[in-house]
Amino acid sequence: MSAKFIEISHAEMVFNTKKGQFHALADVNLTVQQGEFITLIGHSGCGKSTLLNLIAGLTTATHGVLLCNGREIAGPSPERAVVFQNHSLLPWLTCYENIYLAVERVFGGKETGKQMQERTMAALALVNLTAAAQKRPHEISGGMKQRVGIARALSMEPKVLLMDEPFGALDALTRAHLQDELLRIVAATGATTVMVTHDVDEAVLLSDRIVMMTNGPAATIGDIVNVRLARPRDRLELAQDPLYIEYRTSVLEFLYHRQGRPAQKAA
Ligand SMILES: Nc1ncnc2c1ncn2[C@@H]1O[C@H](COP(=O)(O)OP(=O)(O)OP(=O)(O)O)[C@@H](O)[C@H]1O
Repeated sequence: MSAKFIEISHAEMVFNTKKGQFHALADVNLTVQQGEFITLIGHSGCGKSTLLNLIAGLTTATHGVLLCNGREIAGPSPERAVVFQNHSLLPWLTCYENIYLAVERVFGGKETGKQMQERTMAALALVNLTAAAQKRPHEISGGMKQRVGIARALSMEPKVLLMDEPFGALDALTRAHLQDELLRIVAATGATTVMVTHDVDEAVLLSDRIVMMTNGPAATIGDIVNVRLARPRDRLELAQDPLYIEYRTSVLEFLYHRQGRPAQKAA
């Protein structure tokens, strides 16, 4: 974990709305190292998704520069795969076909059909869904759908995995299970990951660094917690670990004392 991989310098985002300009992000500076796991946390509406979308290249910063692997981020790219809270699978395709479509988009013309089939099956195996390959989204649970979404993102061999509250719509047990699975997958693939979350325990469990954002408008990075917990991490052991409790308290202290709760929506 050494090379700078994502470099965000003085990023600013101003939206044009019917009521005039809305200054969502101001002077965001962040460098993410290759293989690092970053979570973005902050109160609802502060600008986490806006920042993630800038890294994804889905929107362009009004000021500042964003680089990935030394090149300016000028639009979406398979090197930066995104997983949203809503799995966004195509309902008429099987799990296998949903992933194959992504594989074909990235590797079509460069690899044989057999190689692409193998990639698709490998991605399904990575999320333990080989048995569900021929099922359609309506035939599987919410957690399984989210795993297919993650498999689809990983199947493109992205350099960066971007996730916007990927487990937000799931029940607590499924969520815990998928967090453990994500820990395993990230360890296996070494993907650089940036994930938006509202969940303090999820942030501490998964992250190398927790990037805590101030409340908007003109939100920016308020502070960063370096999570120096050894990997692999075990949620049950960590629950008793004084360092884990310290990190958790730091994030809660930032969110509820230093930033307070915004009047309308809360994290
Ligand atoms: N396209 C847009 N046009 C105008 N305003 C926008 C647009 N997208 C986001 N905003 C505003 O920018 C601010 C940040 O929104 P964003 O969705 O990034 O917050 P968030 O921290 O991800 O919120 P949540 O945790 O609720 O998902 C909000 O006030 C939102 O209303």
